[in-house]
Amino acid sequence: MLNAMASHPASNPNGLPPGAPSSSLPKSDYRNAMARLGAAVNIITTDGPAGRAGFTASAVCSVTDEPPTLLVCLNRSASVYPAFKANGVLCVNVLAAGHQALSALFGGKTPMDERFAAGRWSRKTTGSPMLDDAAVSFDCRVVHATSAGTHDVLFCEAVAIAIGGATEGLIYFDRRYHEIAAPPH
Ligand SMILES: NC(=O)C1=CN([C@@H]2O[C@H](COP(=O)(O)OP(=O)(O)OC[C@H]3O[C@@H](n4cnc5c(N)ncnc54)[C@H](O)[C@@H]3O)[C@@H](O)[C@H]2O)C=CC1
Ligand SMILES: Cc1cc2nc3c(=O)[nH]c(=O)nc-3n(C[C@H](O)[C@H](O)[C@H](O)COP(=O)(O)O)c2cc1C
Repeated sequence: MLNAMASHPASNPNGLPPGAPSSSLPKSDYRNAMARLGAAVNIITTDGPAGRAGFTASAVCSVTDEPPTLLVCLNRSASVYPAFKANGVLCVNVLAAGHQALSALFGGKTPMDERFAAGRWSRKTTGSPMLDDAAVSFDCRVVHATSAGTHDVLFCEAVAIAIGGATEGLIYFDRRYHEIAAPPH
C-alpha cells in the first residue's frame, strides 16, 4: 500500500498522493478536539554550548525500537527553541503523579533558573538534565528534524535510559492533570 502511494503519478514532493484541499477548520475547533486526547506529560531538557533549557511537552511518542527512537514536537517560537536546535541533544523526562507544579513551571514564561531550581537533576550520557524522580527518562541525541506548520518534529535516538520508582503516573486530559494509579487488586 505504501509503495502504491509512493509511486502515485501525481504525487507531491513528499511522495504522497495529492490530498484533499487545505483544512479550513478553525484553530479553536482543533484545540478543543485535541484537548480530548489524553497524553503523558514530559519535561524536555537540554544542555550544551547553547546553554541549559527545558519545556513541558505532551507532543511526544515512540517511533521505532530499532534504533530506539522517540519524537518530540517543539514550537519554533518557544524561547527554548534555539538552545535545542544548537545543542542537538535532549532528555525526555516523563512526569509522575505529584509533578503538576513542575509541569506548570516549565510550560509557562518562567525564567530558566527558576524552572530548574524546582527539581533535582542528574546527568547521564549527553549532559542533558535528567529529573531524579521522573517516571522514566530517555537521554537522547537528535538524529533528524523536520518542520510541520509552527513546529519542528525532532527525532531523538535514546542513548541511555533511567527507570524511576514512581507507582502513579500523570496524564493531561481536558486541560487538566489526572493522576493515574494501578487499579486495586
Ligand atoms: N503541541 C503543543 O505545542 C502544545 C502546546 N500547548 C500549549 O500549552 C498551553 C495550554 O494548553 P491547553 O491547556 O492544553 O489548552 P489549549 O486550548 O491551548 O490546547 C488544547 C490542546 O490542543 C493542542 N495544542 C495546543 N496548542 C497547540 C499548538 N500550538 N500546536 C499543536 N497542538 C496544540 C494540544 O493537544 C492541547 O492539549 C497553550 O499555550 C498551548 O499552546 C499545550 C499542549 C500541546
Ligand atoms: C501540558 C502542556 C503541554 C505542552 N506541550 C507542548 C509541546 O508538546 N510542544 C511545545 O512546543 N510546547 C508545548 N507546551 C508549551 C511549552 O511548554 C511552552 O511554550 C514552553 O514552556 C516554552 O515557553 P517559553 O517560550 O516561555 O520558553 C505545552 C505546555 C503545557 C502546559
